[in-house]
Amino acid sequence: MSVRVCVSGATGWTGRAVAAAVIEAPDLELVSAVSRSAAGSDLGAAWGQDTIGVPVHGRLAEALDDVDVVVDYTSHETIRAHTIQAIEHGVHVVVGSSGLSARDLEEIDEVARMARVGVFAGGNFSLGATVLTQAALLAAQYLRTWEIVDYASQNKPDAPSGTARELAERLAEHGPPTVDRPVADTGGHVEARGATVAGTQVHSLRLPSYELATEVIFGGADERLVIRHESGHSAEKFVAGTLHAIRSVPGVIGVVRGLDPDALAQQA
Ligand SMILES: NC(=O)C1=CN([C@@H]2O[C@H](COP(=O)(O)OP(=O)(O)OC[C@H]3O[C@@H](n4cnc5c(N)ncnc54)[C@H](O)[C@@H]3O)[C@@H](O)[C@H]2O)C=CC1
Ligand SMILES: O=C(O)C1=N[C@H](C(=O)O)C[C@H](O)C1
Repeated sequence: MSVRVCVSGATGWTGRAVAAAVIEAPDLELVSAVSRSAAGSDLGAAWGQDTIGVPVHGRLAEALDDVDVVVDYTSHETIRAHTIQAIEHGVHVVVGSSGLSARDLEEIDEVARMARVGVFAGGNFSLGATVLTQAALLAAQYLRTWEIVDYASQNKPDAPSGTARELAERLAEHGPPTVDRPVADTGGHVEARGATVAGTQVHSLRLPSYELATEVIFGGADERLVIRHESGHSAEKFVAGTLHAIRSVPGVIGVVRGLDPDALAQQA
């Protein structure tokens, strides 16, 4: 039996690519979509193409009937409320949108376990970013000092990126980085040292020409290790990881965070 999917944010940059891939996948069925600007129309028509029989709703709550999994690529402002709404409706959730903190995910985990629903949250569903996280987790076992630089376009509305936030929070699994001079003891403008996310300093740059790049720099004695992921301008790189999450999440109860690179490499 196919997994019945709703894509929220289906006329956006990432949601459109994901919805198109769901339509193509033989084991998945796109049963509804959410887009405020195209509410009331058919998704194919909303994309400027032939109709495809997928209704577009203006609000997620209207789109959840007969859905197994909702995939959300809307915004940091709505992701928390959308996730809770879906869980309360008994629908599994793939969280693509950035903006949820580790604390948010702990709270969501509690609600999801009560409802016996799965939530698959990925700060970045691309293969390269998944490998970045794995490489950084390995490095953190040996090099105990690190900071993160998060580069994105000047239009990205949130900071830090979901990619940088998840990386900082995953690195916290190895304990906080060692710090010689506490950030709070910095003279001058202490904000210049960035935001502290789960014990890691994160520096977010927002400049024209970037899509997204994430760099984690480990400092050792008289050496540095720099691990950097660079994103191009198409949303295709997020599709395989998102489809993997859609297929996995019905077998999950509570929150699962981040992709397994081996599972993703097999799918890519
Ligand atoms: N986890 C990952 O791998 C990735 C995460 N993202 C995240 O996904 C989110 C969306 O990113 P993009 O696709 O670049 O954005 P986008 O702006 O191109 O698309 C978002 C769409 O959602 C719609 N939307 C916003 N709020 C809504 C609401 N309350 N109800 C219904 N529709 C709503 C917007 O109108 C827009 O059509 C961002 O938070 C971004 O950081 C983006 C790419 C990859
Ligand atoms: O806002 C975006 O566009 C993106 N956001 C993601 C994030 O916050 O990490 C990932 C991405 O490459 C695009």
